[in-house]
Amino acid sequence: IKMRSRRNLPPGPRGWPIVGNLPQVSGEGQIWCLLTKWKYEYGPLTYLNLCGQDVIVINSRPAALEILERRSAMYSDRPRHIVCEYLGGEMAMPFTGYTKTWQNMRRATHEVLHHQAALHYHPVQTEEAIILVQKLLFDHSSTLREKLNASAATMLSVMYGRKAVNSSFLPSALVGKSNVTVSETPDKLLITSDILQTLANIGHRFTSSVYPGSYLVEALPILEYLPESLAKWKRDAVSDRKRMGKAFQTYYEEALRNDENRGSLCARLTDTSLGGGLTYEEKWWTIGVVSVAALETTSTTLAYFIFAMTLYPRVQQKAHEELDQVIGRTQNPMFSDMKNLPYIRAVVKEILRWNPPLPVIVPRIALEDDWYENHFIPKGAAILENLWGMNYDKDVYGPDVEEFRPERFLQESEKGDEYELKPDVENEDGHNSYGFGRRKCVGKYVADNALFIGICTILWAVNIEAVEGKIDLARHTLDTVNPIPDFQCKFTPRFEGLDTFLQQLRDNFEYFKQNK
Ligand code: HEM
Repeated sequence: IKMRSRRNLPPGPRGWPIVGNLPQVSGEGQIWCLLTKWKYEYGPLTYLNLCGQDVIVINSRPAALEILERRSAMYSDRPRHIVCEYLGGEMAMPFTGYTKTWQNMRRATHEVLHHQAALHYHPVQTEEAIILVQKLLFDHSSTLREKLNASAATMLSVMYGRKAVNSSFLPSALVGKSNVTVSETPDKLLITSDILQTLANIGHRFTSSVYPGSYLVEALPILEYLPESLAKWKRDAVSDRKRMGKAFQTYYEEALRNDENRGSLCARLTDTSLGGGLTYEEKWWTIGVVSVAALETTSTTLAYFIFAMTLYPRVQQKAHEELDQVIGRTQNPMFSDMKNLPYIRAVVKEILRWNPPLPVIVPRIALEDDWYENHFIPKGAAILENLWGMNYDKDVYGPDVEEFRPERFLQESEKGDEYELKPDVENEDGHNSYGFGRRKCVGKYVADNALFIGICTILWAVNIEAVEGKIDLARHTLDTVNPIPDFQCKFTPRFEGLDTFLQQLRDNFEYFKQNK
């Protein structure tokens, strides 16, 4: 029966004997572009064979909803990635199997990140947005990427506590001179005294380890049994795991020492039943890895936003008009303004659609034989979510998917105001960039809020212009994250007296006062 069913595997590109489609995907820097090209040839599901491993790529939102959400019990586990496992994958929440440990980690992090919990971070996110604008305008000592990274580090104050974030243990989060450079050779993990740089490097170490075709041992699992002395990948992974664990443990213990009012996630995992079921080691890994997951996704998205503004002055101008009308110049944007800013909200949705920071994500595994429409999904198949392909679906978004066009989420308002969000995206993302099902991004509310207030405050305060020269988007690493290289652009204040106004706001911040 199995053989007969296999005749109904989804269509896909022809592969080679034994290695299958591996030569086509390995070494491909932007695998999502290739997968999206295939989507137009083969439809909602594409079948690939990577050295005997069945891979089903999901290319359409309806298929993702049916398979990953409606049948989520069968599709929430991860396939085994050998190198990732040696690195500590079973302790690193986005990579763990569908285990009791994952459940405990998910419960604990959900508790501090869900929709209502996310409201608590509005004040700190608003303050951080002002600090970011000040840096964009007046700090010439760090690069754009460093400033955005420092801003995205707001989440670290939730994880590790505000005082810890500003103590010597996290100096870069405070002063923004983080010198974040992602190590070019991701199999050599660089751990420095700078937490932002270290977390970014750890993130890349993990995501590049699961990139299809990155390690021979994944295709030839027999190599796993080589001793460490003969297998460099194993030696490096075992040593990196220890070093990551040590770094996470240091951050955790340092945070506990500093967090007097016990509000951080570290303190809550230690003091309350929230940490129930998690071992001491799992607690510091959870917090470390969630910080990794929060940091680069958010700062990459902000970087793409700034890049988009240099390319689309028309969009910037429309956003400025909306902000001038709704906010004016005597106050800064607040979360309470959100409902009156449909254009800005559409910009946030469009940036996540146009350049998702994770265009393809860590695969799931099919726990049973299954069928989708007339296609067979064999037990054990790796399920790859092609989020990029879903966001670039011409049937959903129109023929101009390559364009950055927030208007695709808007319609003319009945009340005669210019715009409102289309009803189907009022309470929905409108894009697919947070994934699907039980393992959908747990930080999505916090991320949406950080992006809204960050984008809103930047647009309210400054004009963004490209400087001479084209921004080179070429990628040099094989990775499932889609980073943007550091680039330069020009920021100018949009009104007189902005510098004094920003400083006044800042002097009144709780955050700032606490650190004096
Ligand atoms: C623009 C920002 C972000 C984007 C686009 C994003 C996207 C994603 C995606 C696509 C996944 C995988 C979902 C899947 O497997 O189907 C994920 C997982 C995850 N994200 Fe995010 N994320 C963002 C920000 C954040 C933030 C701010 C946090 C934490 C505060 C966070 C924490 C996590 C964690 C812990 C997971 C693993 C979930 C699990 O396996 O259960 N993310 N994210």
